Amino acid sequence: MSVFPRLSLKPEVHDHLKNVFLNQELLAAVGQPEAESRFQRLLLCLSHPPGFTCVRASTHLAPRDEIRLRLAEELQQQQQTVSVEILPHPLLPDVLLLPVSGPRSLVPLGSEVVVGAQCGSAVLRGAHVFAPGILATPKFLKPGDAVSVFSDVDGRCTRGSKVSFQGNKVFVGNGVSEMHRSAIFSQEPAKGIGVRMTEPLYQSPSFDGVLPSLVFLQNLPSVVVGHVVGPRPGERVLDMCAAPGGKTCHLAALMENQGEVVALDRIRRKVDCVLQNAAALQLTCVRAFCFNSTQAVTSDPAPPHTEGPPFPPSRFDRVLLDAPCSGLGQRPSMSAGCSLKELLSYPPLQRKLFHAAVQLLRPGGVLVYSTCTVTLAENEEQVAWALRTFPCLTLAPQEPHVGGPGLPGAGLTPDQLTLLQRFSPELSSAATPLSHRADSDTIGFFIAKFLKS
Ligand SMILES: C[S@@+](CC[C@H](N)C(=O)[O-])C[C@H]1O[C@@H](n2cnc3c(N)ncnc32)[C@H](O)[C@@H]1O
Repeated sequence: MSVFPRLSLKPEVHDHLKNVFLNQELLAAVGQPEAESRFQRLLLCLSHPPGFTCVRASTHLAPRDEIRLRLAEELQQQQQTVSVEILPHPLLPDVLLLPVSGPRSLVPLGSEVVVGAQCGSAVLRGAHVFAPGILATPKFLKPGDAVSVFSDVDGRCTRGSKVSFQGNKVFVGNGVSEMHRSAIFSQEPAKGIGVRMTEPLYQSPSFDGVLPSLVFLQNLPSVVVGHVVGPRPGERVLDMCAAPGGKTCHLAALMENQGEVVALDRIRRKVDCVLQNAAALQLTCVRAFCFNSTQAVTSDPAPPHTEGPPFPPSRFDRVLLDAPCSGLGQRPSMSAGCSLKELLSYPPLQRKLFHAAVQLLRPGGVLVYSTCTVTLAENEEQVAWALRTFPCLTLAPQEPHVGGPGLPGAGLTPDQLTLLQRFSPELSSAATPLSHRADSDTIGFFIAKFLKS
């Protein structure tokens, strides 16, 4: 699978991460050679896409089998492929999996379009190239031209370039232009598909406009989170860091759209995105507010009579803290530009959010903490801190538990590590049985579930 180099990190971040993955507790458990090899495997698989595309079926609107059939028909019609393999997940009742094939051996066509790294990652997961993601094209690009698409790994390509880009770039496939160069770089930001991918390096269907109310593209561990929160119809649930709303909508669907899911995010345009997603999925029990969740608890004994934040303590039956994090588990990612300072800025913010989460949860309620990163400081160390800081919290078993245990290194006991769920793609291999590979060849992710007494 090593068509791309390992994920490139700033040297100080690389060393920091290496210390995490070669910590004393882990070395004692698995030995130095195995720990070293896991770390190298991690950097390698992070630069490659996961082995499956995961979609969540809107089972509040139709049975999964019906959605599966309609999806197969739709993909065949839209993409004119002969057949698309769509597998129901054996344990997650609303998940459909599409195996990703690749990397294929392809020859670049010569005429080059360069896209931003985020766009390049989306292409590796099945997307076409949308015009805003394009950075450079040939001088006379026009609709119908065959092009090779390259991803600008280090973010060095200037938008609007005409000349061939000589920086660090990787080939992600061939396609056909749908626009003139002038339209792509016009003053009004261009919208729509700029290059339709005809030979992507990794083959996975594009979901653009496919059954928008019935399927939602979501990484498998993110779907697991919704089930672990386990909301019931009629409950009051808080999603503290909600945008773009994938988990919010899942929680509302699991509640059969009965009760209340309050979604907060500190960025206005992202809150609009949560509302758009909820509307597309016909989930009317979602209320979204632009708010800083660290301030979401009011000490006022008689808070103003509004339905929005801040809220009085113990207001919610369940709270999800899907925390802002360093995102180092995201795949594929060929270069993570964050500095050590930035990396170290997340744990204090996560703790502030955690304080608010514990106060807003009613006694007997459930708190789920999750991140899409791989560091100890944002995951197991936060759990150890939370258990020390809030005597009212205990770790609870997770259902379903399809990931691995927590990573040793934060002083948690083996029993506590077993209650955590860490998705570690470096532990997946070709030898992993196909039935389990979709649960391990995922993005890097972490989930902890707490009960409040
Ligand atoms: C990991 S993303 C959430 C993804 C989301 N839960 C989903 O599944 O679609 C973290 C989000 O936290 C938001 N955020 C960061 N700091 C916040 C704060 N203090 N209060 C509320 N939201 C915050 C960010 O804007 C970002 O959208």
